[in-house]
Amino acid sequence: EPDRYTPPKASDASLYQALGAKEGISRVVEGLIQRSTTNPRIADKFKDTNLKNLREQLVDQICELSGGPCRYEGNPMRAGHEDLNLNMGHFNALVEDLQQAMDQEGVPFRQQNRLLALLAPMYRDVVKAPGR
Ligand code: HEM
Repeated sequence: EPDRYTPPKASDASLYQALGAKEGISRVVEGLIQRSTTNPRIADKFKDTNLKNLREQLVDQICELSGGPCRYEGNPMRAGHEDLNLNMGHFNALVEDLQQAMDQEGVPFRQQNRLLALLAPMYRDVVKAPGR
């Protein structure tokens, strides 16, 4: 059996429902992309990005992580971010953009934190450790 990238998963669909299912997640991702691509701390990282693809991949990933009926089939996190040279400041900026996007959609604070807890372990794949 070959290795397959397996992110930590929500144990039920309650987070998926709290995010507003596929529709709500699509709106959160739209807000995240709008904010990130205009946020002076990170906007330049997205200048060569196919935003339509990014939107689709992020919706699938968040849908799957939150316990919804989707499967993420994009690149593994490390390969997808390696060339971007991301540091902790970039990561924090994106998380703040995500929090604002969830605020705007009325996602309750506790549910926001559940999603952030599922994303946090990806830090080590996304941010470039010195010397790696
Ligand atoms: C937990 C944190 C993060 C998650 C879950 C995440 C998720 C993703 C996903 C699912 C993709 C699509 C991969 C594909 O196309 O196959 C992607 C690509 C991308 N991400 Fe992230 N990301 C994170 C952090 C960041 C940060 C901090 C930045 C920059 C500030 C960033 C910038 C980008 C860019 C520019 C792309 C497109 C790369 C390309 O066009 O090849 N990401 N990310």
